[in-house]
Amino acid sequence: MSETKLQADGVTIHTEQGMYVDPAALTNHLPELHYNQGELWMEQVSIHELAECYDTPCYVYSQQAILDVYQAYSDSFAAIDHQICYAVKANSNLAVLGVLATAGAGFDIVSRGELMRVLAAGGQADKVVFSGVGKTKSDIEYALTQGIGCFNVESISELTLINEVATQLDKRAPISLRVNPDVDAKTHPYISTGLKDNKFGIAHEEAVAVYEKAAALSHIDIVGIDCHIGSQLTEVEPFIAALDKVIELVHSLREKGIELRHIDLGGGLGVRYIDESPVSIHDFAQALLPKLTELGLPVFFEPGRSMVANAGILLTRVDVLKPTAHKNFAIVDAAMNDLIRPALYQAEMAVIPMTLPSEGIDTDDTQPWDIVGAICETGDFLAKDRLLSLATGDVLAITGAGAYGFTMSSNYNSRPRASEVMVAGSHHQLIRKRETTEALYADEILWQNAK
Ligand SMILES: Cc1ncc(COP(=O)(O)O)c(C=O)c1O
Ligand SMILES: N[C@@H](CCCC[NH3+])C(=O)O
Repeated sequence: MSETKLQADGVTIHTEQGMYVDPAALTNHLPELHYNQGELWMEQVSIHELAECYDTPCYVYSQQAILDVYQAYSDSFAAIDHQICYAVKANSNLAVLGVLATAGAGFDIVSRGELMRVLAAGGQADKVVFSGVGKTKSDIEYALTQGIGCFNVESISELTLINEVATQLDKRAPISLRVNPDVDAKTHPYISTGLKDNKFGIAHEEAVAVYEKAAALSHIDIVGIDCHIGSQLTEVEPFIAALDKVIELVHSLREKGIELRHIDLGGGLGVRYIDESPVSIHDFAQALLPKLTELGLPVFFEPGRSMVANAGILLTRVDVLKPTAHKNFAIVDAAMNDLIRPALYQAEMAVIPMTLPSEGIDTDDTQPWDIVGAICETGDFLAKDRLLSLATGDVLAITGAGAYGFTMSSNYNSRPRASEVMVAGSHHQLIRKRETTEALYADEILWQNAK
């Protein structure tokens, strides 16, 4: 073992050269991903076989891993009336939505497009909550026409617009107010949503007055209260602080004669990407249940990341190895357009090989590599300073890629988006074809006036 070893926590070894992520130790924490005689498998399918069959870059998801998390939420909150509304933005592939719809999930959406996906996948509109700060007239019309379960309203102007559209359609609009409780979620500033500096929700101190306004509107039905304070929360305390503020409002509203039918605590539960230790779903529930039981109202949750992140991997192939005097670059066929989380949030995601070294871990056999894409941006990296033993043509798996992976991908540098595959037991199936390059410009129109 290298003398430069600084510390080890079971999954990672930090050295002066970089970080070694022990693939076998990491996969012990990942559902449905494991090494079988040194080869990486998901459920009962060899990842090597998938890379051969579908090529790279390719997202692969385990159906069982998704269902297990859904079941963990259901079991953990079984003592109370609850509804899991999966946050579609985390992974909106129709196959993923279909698996969750069949399991009984509701959905949290932020656009007309997400609602169309939910309905196309067999979800029920009345189990859908509609979040988002900028709902348009057309979003609202479509949602009301489809029989949406609840609008999570984020401003007075949105409330007024929903009432106007409902009046025109001669319908009543079910609404909650999304309250901004001004609670620090202790997460990356770009994904914190419950502070008063953030654009989201209606300030806690203004909420009762806005509810009174809503109660006076002709075509609004007040059904609940909502808050969502941020994403990738690893501790339970911010959730409790937000819940306390929501409960306080429920009581204030009761005193004003406004009775709610549910509370919605949003999503935000974090996951382990490498060595984080987020509170488990079970412990999260145990911490909230006493207060929720006492309150006695049905509770909605909007988990996104915790439902799908660790059900997915991104497979990518090493195209070019470029060692330099200062740094080693491994240029792979996935890039920031496929997975933007490292570039956008400096997120650290694990990169593991298809095959374990037969001699076991020895960081002396490895080199520090920056795993980068071929895009013309210095910020185009997937991981930095990772101790790996690499050869051109190797396939690597980036774990934790099931959430905010494909859904945040783009065509930057005219790169077609990756394919997506679902695994269930020994079965695997393409659930989204790799985009063709022609499709990228098929809707563009040549300028006729060009001289
Ligand atoms: C309103 C709302 N609900 C739910 C979620 C899902 O959050 P997460 O993926 O962290 O569970 C988000 C995203 O942060 C959101 O903005
Ligand atoms: N896109 C973010 C999460 C944003 C949550 C959306 N409200 C991520 O990849 O971590």
